[in-house]
Amino acid sequence: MVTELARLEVTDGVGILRLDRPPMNALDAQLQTELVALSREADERDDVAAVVVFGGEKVFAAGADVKEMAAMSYQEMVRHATLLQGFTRAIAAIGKPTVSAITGFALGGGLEVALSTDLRFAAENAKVGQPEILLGIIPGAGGTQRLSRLVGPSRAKDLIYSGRFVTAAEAERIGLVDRVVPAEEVLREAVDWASQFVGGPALALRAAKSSIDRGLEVDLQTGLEIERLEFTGLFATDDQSTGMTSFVENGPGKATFEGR
Ligand SMILES: CCCCCCCCCCCCC[C@H](O)CC(=O)SCCNC(=O)CCNC(=O)[C@H](O)C(C)(C)COP(=O)(O)OP(=O)(O)OC[C@H]1O[C@@H](n2cnc3c(N)ncnc32)[C@H](O)[C@@H]1OP(=O)(O)O
Repeated sequence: MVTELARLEVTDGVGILRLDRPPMNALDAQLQTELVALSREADERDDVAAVVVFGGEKVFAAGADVKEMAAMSYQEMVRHATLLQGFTRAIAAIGKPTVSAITGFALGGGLEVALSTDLRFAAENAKVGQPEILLGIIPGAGGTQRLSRLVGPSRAKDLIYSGRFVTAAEAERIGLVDRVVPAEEVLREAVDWASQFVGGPALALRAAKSSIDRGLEVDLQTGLEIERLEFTGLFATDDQSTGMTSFVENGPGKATFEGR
């Protein structure tokens, strides 16, 4: 698929999923569709061990394209309901470590994109929020579900009810972002984090992500069963034999894996 508003840039095993729709990376239907395709590509490519989502030096994403949505009727939005959460579901479904590098603003659908990655690193001057309520709507790309699971229902309600923007410092304090660094360093920080997984046990990383994410959606006993199945399944992989043989023969931390 030829993409115009986003691209996947792969360097040394790290895929940067770059949003590029100036001036604010407003998420219109085309950009959402491109994010779905690029997320699937990142998931399928053997030369991508981990993914960084990045909107550029100035802004991560200011949300869904309000100008596009303003003209939509109830019937039209219902017809696009599959696309509604499609782009964040696709990002969340990448079976590899993912991190968002947030600059400027991550608002509405933009924060929902960042909530779909495993971690979030923010520039010191970044501001994030779910201001949909100010438009007479609510988050529609997973924000009510992922934000409340991440920071707790009370904090999620505060942010979604008020629509207020949160500074990077407060976001880190409440667990909405994982690291805060100078703006000029946020992409490098995210790429460095992602690079640690290059040459790692890709199937074990995929299994870890699946167990944690799916476990959050079920009761404890079912989650333990998911873990059991993922754990035992890894004993059918070359990575497991590589990793354990290396430990026995060379000691800890010396294994080099196929990485796919
Ligand atoms: C026909 C098929 C349609 C199919 C659709 C598919 C279904 C839709 C699925 C969507 C699901 C997502 C659901 C999501 O939860 C909903 C949202 O995200 S709603 C939007 C939430 N975001 C916001 O409310 C933020 C709005 N923006 C601002 O508050 C400010 O712009 C800012 C980000 C704080 C920056 O302020 P400033 O620095 O002052 O800059 P400007 O305001 O002047 O902005 C510059 C320029 O960008 C335009 N712009 C900014 N944000 C958006 C936006 N979200 N959508 C569209 N355009 C935006 C702004 O209008 C300016 O444009 P200009 O005036 O220069 O032309």
